[in-house]
Amino acid sequence: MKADRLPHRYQAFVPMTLPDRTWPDKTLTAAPRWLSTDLRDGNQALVNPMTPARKLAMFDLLVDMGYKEIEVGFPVASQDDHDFVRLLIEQDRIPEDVRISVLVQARDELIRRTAESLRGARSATIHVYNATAPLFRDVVFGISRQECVDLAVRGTESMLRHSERLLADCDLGYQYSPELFNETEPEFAVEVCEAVMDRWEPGPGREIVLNFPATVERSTPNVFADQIEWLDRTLSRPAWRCLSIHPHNDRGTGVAATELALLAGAKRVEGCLFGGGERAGNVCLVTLGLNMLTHGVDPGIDFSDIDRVRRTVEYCSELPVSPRHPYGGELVYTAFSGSHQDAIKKGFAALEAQAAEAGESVRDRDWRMPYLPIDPEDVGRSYEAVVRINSQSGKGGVAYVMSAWHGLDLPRDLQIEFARTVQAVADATGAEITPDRVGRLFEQEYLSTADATKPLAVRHVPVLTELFVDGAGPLSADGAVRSGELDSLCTTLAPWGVLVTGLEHTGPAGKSQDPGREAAVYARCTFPDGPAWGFGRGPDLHAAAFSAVRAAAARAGETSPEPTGVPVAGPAAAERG
Ligand SMILES: CC(=O)SCCNC(=O)CCNC(=O)[C@H](O)C(C)(C)COP(=O)(O)OP(=O)(O)OC[C@H]1O[C@@H](n2cnc3c(N)ncnc32)[C@H](O)[C@@H]1OP(=O)(O)O
Ligand SMILES: CC(C)C(=O)C(=O)O
Repeated sequence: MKADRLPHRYQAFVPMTLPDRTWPDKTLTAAPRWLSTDLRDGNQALVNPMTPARKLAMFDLLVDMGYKEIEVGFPVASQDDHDFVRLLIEQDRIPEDVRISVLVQARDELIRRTAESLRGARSATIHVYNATAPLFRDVVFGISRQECVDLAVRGTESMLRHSERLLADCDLGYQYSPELFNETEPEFAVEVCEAVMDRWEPGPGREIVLNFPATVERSTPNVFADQIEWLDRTLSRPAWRCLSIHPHNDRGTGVAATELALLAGAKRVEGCLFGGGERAGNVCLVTLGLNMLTHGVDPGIDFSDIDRVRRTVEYCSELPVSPRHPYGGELVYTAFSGSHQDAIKKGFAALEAQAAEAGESVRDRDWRMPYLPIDPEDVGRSYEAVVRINSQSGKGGVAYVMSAWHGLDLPRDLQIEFARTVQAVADATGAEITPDRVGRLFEQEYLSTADATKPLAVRHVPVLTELFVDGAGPLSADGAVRSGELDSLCTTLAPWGVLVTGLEHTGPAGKSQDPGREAAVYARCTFPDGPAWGFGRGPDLHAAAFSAVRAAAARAGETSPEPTGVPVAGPAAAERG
């Protein structure tokens, strides 16, 4: 097909006119009523409809998350759907504060069997639908407008008749959906709904849920919002009808359409976790709920273990959730690119500093974090995978991994240098460099493998110009505590052939070193051919510093078989001796 011919096959959606719309000036301040239709719209769209075990796993998840309205199936569609409804009722698996609902077409015999399937339920909603859009009236049903109204009214009458006989003890709710509402002439949708309400007679203690589906999403979200605002203004009995929406995602704007429709007056939303459902799915309840949370609005749903939600949805639907899915995808809290990593690392540092200053925990502080709209820990994800390393990464990311995974806070110059090594490996392999590998690369590059008890054998005397103690920052000559440490270090290192000179305050004054911890030291030494960094560990500062100097010398190609300096052994050996 030639691209220039394609537009002629499609017509622009003709929106309704609502020049005095008010929804654009509103904000969302409270969560709507939620209904999960994972077990109905979600299930009916699967290659393999859920087995009873999978349905139960989904039902339990939805209950645990706090959904209070759950559409559990289309009981007359299949024996499995019917049996599942019976199982929930007979095994008393429905918590008292949860209302199940079941869908059925506006067909008398099917409604009778649906009512039967609910026998013994404490509370339940029967949801009747028929398509109202012109295309469906003309092509699918071959009926006039009046016949379409009559179909909806007859469905409502069937529902009344059968439920009075079969479900006298049930706290029974009624929901009606003009299927394809968004493609229906608005005045006609209202005409059908008014006729249904006339028959159901909503009033105190007798609500009707009028559910308006964007069965196939056809327009931009603002058009749907206009439709909903107009409906809300026009439909009678506002106190006794709940204006519900059931958006699909055919244009990929289901979430936006829902949010605007909520501004426009919708009070209830039907959708599926991670956007399951027919075609491109129903609107995603996870995205909607967490969008609210990140604006400070309590969604009333527990998303604190998002991985359980994702795993259960994947198990039940046998479909993968995209790694990029908002809030729940495997990669959505992960930055690979250098500038993002740098900003996140600084963001965490700032948050920790603010928390320390206020004497609070980080989790008590407002979340203000570059590139991360939500704290991963709020949905049960850890910080470890926030930064991952590949060829797009930079020093900030490498430093983050060294700190988060290996507990090493590299000095800035060393971060820059080491990031080049990591970058070279990433370029050569074209693949991700795992945190383990980053750690091994660091040790291979900067840690001395020489026996710490052996003498430092170098061609030229190393001049130690920078020394950072891990966890304590730069060792400087300008602080009272530091100068004592420095003097003692000079005293120790000088006889071992290390010239300590010009050690300056090169960064913010560090904390005191954790006394119980093995010392880890970064040393920068100057040799005739240039400077080199080394890293050393040891039982104390002196041993670690000596080891770091040794590593720097090795990296500078300064090691020689014969020692030219005075020393014959390092501090570690001296201590033992
Ligand atoms: C947008 C949605 O998601 S709606 C939910 C869709 N879900 C499903 O369809 C799954 C459950 N449905 C089914 O399994 C089947 O349709 C059954 C078992 C309920 C009924 O099966 P059957 O009667 O054998 O077949 P079928 O679905 O083809 O029936 C279509 C008939 O119902 C009519 N019909 C379709 N929808 C409705 C409706 N909402 N109200 C009244 N009649 C309807 C059609 O016009 C058609 O009538 P015709 O046979 O006179 O042309
Ligand atoms: C039956 C209705 C609510 C539906 O699923 C739809 O129109 O998408």
